[in-house]
Amino acid sequence: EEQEEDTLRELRLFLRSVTERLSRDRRFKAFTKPVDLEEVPDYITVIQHPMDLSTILSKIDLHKYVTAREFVYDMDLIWKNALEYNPDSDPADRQIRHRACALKDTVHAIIRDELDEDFNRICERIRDSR
Ligand SMILES: COC(=O)[C@H](Cc1ccco1)c1ccncc1
Repeated sequence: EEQEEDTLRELRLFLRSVTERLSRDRRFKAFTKPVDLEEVPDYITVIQHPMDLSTILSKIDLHKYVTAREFVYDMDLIWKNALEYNPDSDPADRQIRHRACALKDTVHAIIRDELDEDFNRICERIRDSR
């Protein structure tokens, strides 16, 4: 009903604010757009589920997320993919892995600090009812 749509509208506002904050952070530049599959042709053979911040922003606007948990699942894809595709000891791999770990810690800290537990429980009940 209308109250549910009000709740989901507030969730989208929160998720957009988190995503836009991360997109402005210079450490996360490599995570802002999809990895270019023409520049990196083996990427899609290694990583089955690519994800990036611009795709998450599009999914928010397509009403794909009904809970923060679904949003965090996609955020976790971003940094897990980076750790998996860039495992080597060379400086470029180490740098993107450090940034992937920073993205993981930043996302989880923002959710812990800024997502109200009761609001989250209302979103999870809406998801369960659908
Ligand atoms: C999330 O971004 C990545 O996983 C690419 C993979 C990549 C390899 C070659 C071109 O792009 C990346 C970008 C910047 N620095 C390291 C790796």
